[in-house]
Amino acid sequence: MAEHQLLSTGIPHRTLPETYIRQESDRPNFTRVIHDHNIPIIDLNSPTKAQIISQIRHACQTYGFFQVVNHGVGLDLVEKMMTIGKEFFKLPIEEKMSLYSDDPAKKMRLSTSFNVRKETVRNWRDYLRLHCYPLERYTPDWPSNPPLFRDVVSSYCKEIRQLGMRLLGLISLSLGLEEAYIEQVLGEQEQHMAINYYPICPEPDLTYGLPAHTDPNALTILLQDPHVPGLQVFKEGQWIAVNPHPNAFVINLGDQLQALSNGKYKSVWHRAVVNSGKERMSVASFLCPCNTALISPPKKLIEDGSPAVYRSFTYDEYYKKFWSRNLDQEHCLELFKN
Ligand SMILES: O=C(O)CCC(=O)C(=O)O
Ligand SMILES: [Fe+2]
Repeated sequence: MAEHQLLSTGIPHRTLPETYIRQESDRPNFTRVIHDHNIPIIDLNSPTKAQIISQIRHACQTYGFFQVVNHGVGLDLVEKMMTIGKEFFKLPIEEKMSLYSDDPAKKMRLSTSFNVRKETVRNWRDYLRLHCYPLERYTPDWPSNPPLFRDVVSSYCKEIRQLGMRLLGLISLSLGLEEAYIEQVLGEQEQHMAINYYPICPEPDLTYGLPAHTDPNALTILLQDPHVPGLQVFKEGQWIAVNPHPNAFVINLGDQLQALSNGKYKSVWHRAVVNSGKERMSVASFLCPCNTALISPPKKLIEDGSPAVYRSFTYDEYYKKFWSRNLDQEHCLELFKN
């Protein structure tokens, strides 16, 4: 029954239910995680654009992840977004259940784990997933509680979109392409949001909030809980904790930018772990190509004789393939290799 599926019932969990327990070979292994290595922090107010572009190029080539500060999104708005998200998950369970669905095709839904229709082991996460562009089409279906939810989240989405477009321009330039190139190829981009809520977990070493995955979209702008770490990225065989940095967003390239850069930039594996002391929230904003966008490498990136690494595909084809699988399988892009 669906009401037993959400974790954010308001009642603390004293034991980890069996359906969440991972096999021993597939656990977070906290002692092996690197904590004192920080992924790049890029100041978008740096004096020269050339400096920003070169930092982005370096971060995309070596990490696939970076953080941005002085990003132009209002800091008070960011705080309001966090607060309203937390308030949402504190609503009574009956009210939340009216929004519950495990159908990935829905454009607004509250769900749990990742894809309960496909997976055998659950993840310690509830999430509210919203389509956010164009806003007027979707906001009428968004939660009407907390009362300011639609206002705050709409304003947040608008500012995030501006930041996203700016970053896509900088990423284009960093690949030696025209500033508008990526935006033009991706067409009228969709924007989705996942407000991820990870309750206190009784046995965090046995499970994940989200297991290792790559994001299927183009670019992800993640707002981490400022006080509770949980995001980790995979680099050279090791998991690195991305400790929350004040007033920063975490940016990661999704599978579409890996394909569009002909594999020069990577859509990197990442995961969210949970803990037994504090609940955690994150807000992921996903920029997604329009469904009909044709993803194939720019001429400029293959004219030096580099072969096209992936066959051309539409985003619609890719996205369907991604959701037809479980999260922690092989990189979905592998299925599109030439
Ligand atoms: O909660 C996090 O830090 C990561 C979230 C994430 O990777 C996602 O929503 O795709
Ligand atoms: Fe992700």
